[in-house]
Amino acid sequence: MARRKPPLPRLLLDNVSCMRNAQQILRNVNASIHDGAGLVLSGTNGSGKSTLLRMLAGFNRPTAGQVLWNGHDITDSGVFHQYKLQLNWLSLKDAIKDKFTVLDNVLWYELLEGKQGNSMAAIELMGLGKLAKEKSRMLSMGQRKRLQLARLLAIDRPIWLLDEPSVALDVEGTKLLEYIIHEHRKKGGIVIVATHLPIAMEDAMVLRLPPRFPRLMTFVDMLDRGGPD
Ligand SMILES: Nc1ncnc2c1ncn2[C@@H]1O[C@H](COP(=O)(O)OP(=O)(O)OP(=O)(O)O)[C@@H](O)[C@H]1O
Repeated sequence: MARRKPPLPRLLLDNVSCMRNAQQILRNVNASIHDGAGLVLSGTNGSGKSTLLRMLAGFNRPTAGQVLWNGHDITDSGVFHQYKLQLNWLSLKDAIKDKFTVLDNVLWYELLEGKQGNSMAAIELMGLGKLAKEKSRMLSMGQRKRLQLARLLAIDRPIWLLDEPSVALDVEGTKLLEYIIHEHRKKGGIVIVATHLPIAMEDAMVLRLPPRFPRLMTFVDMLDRGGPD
């Protein structure tokens, strides 16, 4: 009897490396990510978590290796055109318009997405219901983060790429973040998080990036090794 092939991972990091200014930031990173999976990128400052996340978003190209979506290289322009519609990106830059109300800041994104009817429910779920009609400049840091998360929910795309999503959130906000991640994965969504802070994600893979590779041997290295090679 013919054996059934295992399903392709939705996303595959295939020996991904990255150089910046002649420095090796990432080296031979591999990961298979299936629907419903969670992946936590951890590592010290400067280890390349955001770089990898940006690569997954298609903002940076790998220097070597490839990121495959459904088996296709995301840097191919035809593929990227489709792939980018799958992504929800959240970073420390919140892209919130201060002069818009909280509701409009979510509604605007939802309308651009060609959707409707999700914004208010998302704002309420994130605990901002009473602030919906307020100008966004009134918001605290944690409330701004909640607004960003409300956008994720309203837009509702399958692949979430989250850079430090719990920064500025209080305990309840972090619990809400964990809840929406859990619910999204339950529906088959993928969540990839770069974080220093603990975020509870059941059965998530953890990719711990090593500290950055030194570019040149330092004077101290040379002394330790008894001189240059
Ligand atoms: N555009 C760029 N040009 C040159 N170097 C860059 C660029 N972007 C990032 N780097 C370098 O790449 C390294 C990895 O940066 P990155 O932001 O990915 O790290 P990180 O793990 O997210 O760090 P942190 O925990 O501090 O957020 C850093 O040393 C940074 O200086």
